[in-house]
Amino acid sequence: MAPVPLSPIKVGHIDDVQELRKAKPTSIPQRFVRDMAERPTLATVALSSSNDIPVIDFSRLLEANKDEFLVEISKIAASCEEWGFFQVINHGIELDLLESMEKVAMNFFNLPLEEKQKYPMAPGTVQGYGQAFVFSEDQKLDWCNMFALGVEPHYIRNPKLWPKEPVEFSETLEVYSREIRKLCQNLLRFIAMSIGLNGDTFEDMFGAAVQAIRMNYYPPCPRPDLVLGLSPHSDGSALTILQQGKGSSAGLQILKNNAWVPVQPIPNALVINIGDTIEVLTNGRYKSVEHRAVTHKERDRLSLVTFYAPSYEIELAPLPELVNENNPCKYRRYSHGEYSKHYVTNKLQGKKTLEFAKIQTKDSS
Ligand SMILES: O=C(O)CCC(=O)C(=O)O
Ligand SMILES: [Fe+2]
Repeated sequence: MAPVPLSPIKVGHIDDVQELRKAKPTSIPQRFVRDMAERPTLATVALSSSNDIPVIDFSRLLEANKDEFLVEISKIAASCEEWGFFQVINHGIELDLLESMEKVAMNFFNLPLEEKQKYPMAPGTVQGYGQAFVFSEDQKLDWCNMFALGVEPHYIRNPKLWPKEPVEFSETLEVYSREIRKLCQNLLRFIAMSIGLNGDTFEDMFGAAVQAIRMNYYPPCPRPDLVLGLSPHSDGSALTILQQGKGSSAGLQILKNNAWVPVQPIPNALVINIGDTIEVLTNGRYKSVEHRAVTHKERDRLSLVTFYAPSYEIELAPLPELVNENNPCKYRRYSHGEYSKHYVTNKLQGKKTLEFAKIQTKDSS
């Protein structure tokens, strides 16, 4: 996943958020307090069902009659164009498996700090336990503990970071990752079809696709109005699949028409979002939408996030089918490895990372 940067990075002291929480501070350490403009404000869209991200019934894509299939495919097209996000119900992954994965992840986060620190995320890298995307001593921190691992292909794994405890962790992650991978591949097929491409387009192109997982644990925060759980960003992946812990409060928010829209958790559903890679390949028709996480005063929250992306050597550029006179090419050619390196060596800052690939035109935004 993360190439180790050449120059040493000074990130200063990073408090472990669960330990902070245990100490019950009366005020939030300054490094977590966001500047005014970044604080979660009340300027989120009013909670009404018309503002909920679309819901796709996956079972209708697999076994439905043709009409149902086409309705669902057109819902995917509309979601990817207008939201960059959708939730999937009836996705076919055993609920027991989702629960087991949630349990082992939570058991990991509940281990004593010394145990978790046996798997440290080195500054400037993104695998292991700690805070990713911190590159300087004055950078604001997220109210979150992360544990991230490269999963596929095998050579991206760092076996020293796969925890011995909980004992079921590795086996559960293996089974979970296989099932999530199949779902990613199916979804990419339907996403390709929804934009008028051959269903195999992405799989044929991606080679031995890269798959990684990041588990984000957000303890309750005494001042959720001052901090962010996770800084605004778009994902560098092709597709992201996010599982929220059972009974999760709304924590994920997506930026739509300049307002933060909360994603209302649906029990047993998975949240899917388009990553930067699909935005580039579709020449911007399907968007990787900026999102962030906020915290809650009394409730904690867990998210299990799988990133699925092309093999590093794969060259990416807008597909010729999606470039024409009315839609001139908006992104340059680059390899996914170059983009991945760029992504993991920069702090999360909205959609800025994708500027790497943008061709600057007079009217590009
Ligand atoms: O926790 C969440 O809901 C957001 C996680 C996320 O966006 C990420 O890990 O990339
Ligand atoms: Fe994300």
